[in-house]
Amino acid sequence: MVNEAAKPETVSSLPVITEETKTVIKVQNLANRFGSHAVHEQLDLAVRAGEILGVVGGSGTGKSVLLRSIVGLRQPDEGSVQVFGQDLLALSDAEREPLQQRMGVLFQKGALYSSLTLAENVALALIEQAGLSRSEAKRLAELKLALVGLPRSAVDKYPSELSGGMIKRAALARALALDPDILFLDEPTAGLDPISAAAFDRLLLTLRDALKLTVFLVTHDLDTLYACCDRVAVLSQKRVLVVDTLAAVADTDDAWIRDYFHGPRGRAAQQAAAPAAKSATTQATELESRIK
Ligand SMILES: Nc1ncnc2c1ncn2[C@@H]1O[C@H](COP(=O)(O)OP(=O)(O)OP(=O)(O)O)[C@@H](O)[C@H]1O
Repeated sequence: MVNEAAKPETVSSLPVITEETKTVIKVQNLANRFGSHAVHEQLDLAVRAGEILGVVGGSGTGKSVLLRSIVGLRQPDEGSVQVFGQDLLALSDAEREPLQQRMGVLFQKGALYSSLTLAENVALALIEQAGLSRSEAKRLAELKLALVGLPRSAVDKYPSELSGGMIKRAALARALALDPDILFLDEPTAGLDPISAAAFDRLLLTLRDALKLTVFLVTHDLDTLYACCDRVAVLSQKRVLVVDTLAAVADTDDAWIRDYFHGPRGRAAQQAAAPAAKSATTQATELESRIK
């Protein structure tokens, strides 16, 4: 008879590396309805650790509603949302809180408080959610603002005194305040001039690599897709129509995808990205090596 107690403990306690552990967000069979208007039906999506996933689709296809469903700001009508293997919708508010702290969100319009300075905007999350003292929170907020490339002189300014690009960076600093593992960005480059948008794209890549983030990026910006995304998910017909590398998605036989990727703006973005473009295999290899 096998003596259970004599078995080497390490064997059973070693984490098993499977496809499942590489998936940090798993959405299954999701439905979101507003009255008789169904935005999502039977929507499935998996987000992999370490990737920047671009989420695109026509206006009103439900990109923001999907984001809000994943971060717990909206209760879907059906389906499940698993984050790090935990079923978000089955948890109580208290159980969900630590999980939500692992997710940082940059909302569509930056959504900074206009009556607070940049440092105060970032510090607020640290005081309210991490329980830091005012002075500790201010010090950490200044570090976060430096991390996103804002100069020391911007720290005590109000949002109205700053450019759109600086406001986006400050909103990013606030999304990163609690050291999240997953970063959600809702149209982060909307309204930015092309130079500021390209700088934001570079910052995002640097931060993803430095902080080992997984990024869920809702965007209409083709340049951002080509510059940043490992994979792209297309929302259409109430679900995720396709999720794959950019090259594979662009080749999908669908009217919206054709217009979007192969219209004049799509071609321009592709050409602009061409010198830096990597083969799908290289992208996949790099992604594998980043997976935690
Ligand atoms: N609180 C709400 N009440 C009623 N309808 C809503 C609500 N929130 C979203 N919707 C509807 O859900 C649909 C999807 O909205 P959502 O904002 O997710 O679209 P989107 O794909 O992000 O669009 P865009 O690209 O224009 O930002 C829209 O038709 C919108 O009007």
